[in-house]
Amino acid sequence: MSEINKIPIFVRDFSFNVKTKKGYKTILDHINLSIPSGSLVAIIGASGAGKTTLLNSIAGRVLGKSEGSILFGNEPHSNRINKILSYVTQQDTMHTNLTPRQILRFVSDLRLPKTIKKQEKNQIVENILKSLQIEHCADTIVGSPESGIKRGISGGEMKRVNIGMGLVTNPSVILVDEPTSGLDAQTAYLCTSILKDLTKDGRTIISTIHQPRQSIFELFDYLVLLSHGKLVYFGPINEIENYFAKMNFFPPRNTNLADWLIDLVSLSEGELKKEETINKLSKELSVYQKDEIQLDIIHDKNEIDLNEIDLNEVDKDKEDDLEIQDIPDDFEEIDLDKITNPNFIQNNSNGIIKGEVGTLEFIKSLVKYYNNSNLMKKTLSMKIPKQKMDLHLERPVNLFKKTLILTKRGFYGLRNQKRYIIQRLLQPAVLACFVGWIFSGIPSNQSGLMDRLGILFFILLSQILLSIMAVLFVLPKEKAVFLRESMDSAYPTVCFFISKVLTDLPFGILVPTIFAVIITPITGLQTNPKQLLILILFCILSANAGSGFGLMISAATRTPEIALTMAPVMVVPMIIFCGFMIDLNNITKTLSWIQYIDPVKYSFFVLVKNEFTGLKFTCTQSELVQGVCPITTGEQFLKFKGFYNVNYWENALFMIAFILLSWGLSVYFLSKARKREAGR
Ligand SMILES: Nc1ncnc2c1ncn2[C@@H]1O[C@H](COP(=O)(O)OP(=O)(O)OP(=O)(O)O)[C@@H](O)[C@H]1O
Repeated sequence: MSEINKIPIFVRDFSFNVKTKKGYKTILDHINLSIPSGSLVAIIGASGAGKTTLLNSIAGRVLGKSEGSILFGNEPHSNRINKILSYVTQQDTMHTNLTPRQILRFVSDLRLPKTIKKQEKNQIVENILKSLQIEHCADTIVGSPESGIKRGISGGEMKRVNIGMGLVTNPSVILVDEPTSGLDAQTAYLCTSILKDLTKDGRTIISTIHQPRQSIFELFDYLVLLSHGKLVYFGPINEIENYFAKMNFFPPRNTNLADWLIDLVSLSEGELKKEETINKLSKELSVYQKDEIQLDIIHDKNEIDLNEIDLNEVDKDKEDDLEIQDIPDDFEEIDLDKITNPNFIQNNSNGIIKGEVGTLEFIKSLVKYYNNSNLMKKTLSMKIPKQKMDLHLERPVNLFKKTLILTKRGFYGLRNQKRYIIQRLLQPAVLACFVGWIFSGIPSNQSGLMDRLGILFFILLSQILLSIMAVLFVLPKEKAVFLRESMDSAYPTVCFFISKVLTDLPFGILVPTIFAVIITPITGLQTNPKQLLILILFCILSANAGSGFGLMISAATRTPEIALTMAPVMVVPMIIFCGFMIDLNNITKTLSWIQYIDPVKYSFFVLVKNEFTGLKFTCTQSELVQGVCPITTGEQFLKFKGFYNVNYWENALFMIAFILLSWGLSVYFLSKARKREAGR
């Protein structure tokens, strides 16, 4: 098992801007942090303060205009760093049709080095289950009522599985987005204390956190307090009260410190309503910071022991360079116990900080004060190691093995969903019986000609629609897990996609086969083995063309709702241009090219030729034309309708090309989604 690398994190003069319609918007503004290895850091601030953006920036998961640097030891984010870093998302994104033990085992198979034996990997998983206290539900299917899988484990247990997924690789740096959201107080405390325990062997953990209870807040070592993208405080948790006391701000007795701090640095509603307030704040502070702060990245000339890095380690030379302004000497002496006014922060008249709480001026003043504080000096004085870290990295399993593991995971998920399997296999059987019943006993007279054509068209339509619908609803859930795992560099897009296709293949073969085998005898279609086999084969190709098409739409769209809206717009032309509803010779020239790329047409033509070849037709009295029966053989009908010269092999090849193209485009769109995700 890889060792923990003790990695301090340095954020230096980091700003992040995103492009909006009105130009660039500053989301993070000149942030400076020095986080020693082995610490648990909380990022707090009001909604929209920039907490997630800061966490994502550290994780290297933002796309936008950034300035400054974020260093792990002395290295910026890279693939190398990504291997020792783990990001635990706020959403508990996982395969809800697996059990926690299965989920963690598959993550361990995918992400741990190939040198680790299966038994050892399983032991790692068992240790995680134990340390996260989820052994009791390790074999219960996670569940997801909205996906039709019965709720299995609780929200708190799910959150711990989510954290566990990030622990399998024994990461040296863990970034956690809101680990306590949606949890009751007890479970939230448990989750945070688990994170605290994980820092004991040198891991660095940074977490955004929303309204933590006092007991939870106290588990953290350092606090990053943000207000509208600005750093208002970065320092030890146990120095917060003293720091704010110097500005004459005291939390009321028995108050939750985190809530109090967030209230203190939030803009009032009135200020927020002023549309340009935040942009103005950005511009003014940027100018101020450029003029008044000298931000240096200090490189230690010698190799230093990363374990010894401590925020209290101040470079004395730098200390002299920075001047603390406007802080009366006697503030150190304030006795916190004497302060009893609970509304103290409402009345700010100490003269150090300008403006009333909730105003722009007040926040500007707080930021200015922090920029001149000893804490800022300490941050900037912490030495960045000169030498590249010697990371303990091992090679993961190869891509072929990864694809096999992902496929196996897909089949495990299916095995856990027996009802889903039964439903998918019953669906074609029931539909075939019902439709077969409607079309049963097709006569062999002239009216039977069109009925026969109708049933063939319906067979194709049902295969395409059944397979598209199955994919449109299933892929989005798997896509979420794929995006999460690919952000962790667990596997490339193509591995995921091949495994997805392989997992769906049994349905892609069984569903059309069941449908064709049942409907053929009921309706009286030709049942000799050769013709039945061709019917089944083209049903299979059509079903896979349908699922390929569905995968492509799902991969290209962001939500199942959009995919569902897009699907009919694209499927309807395919149906119209297949040659059943309209004679293809009568289609206007500007649109007639569509028939050449329509897979339904290629399948339909084969099915018609296959069915009509060798058939004999009769006429009722009323169908005779001048005493003659117009169509007496299938071949006659095929010639009349333009189906006679169809080449089975050519059409099969076209279908295969269509399927391959839709798969290729799906991989392309998934890769694009992955890049988009990286920039969220
Ligand atoms: N890509 C983007 N384009 C435009 N604005 C963005 C973008 N990303 C973030 N923002 C804005 O930046 C601000 C900070 O967003 P962020 O999600 O980091 O805040 P947060 O503190 O995590 O908020 P919350 O607690 O509500 O999740 C918000 O006002 C948000 O609307």
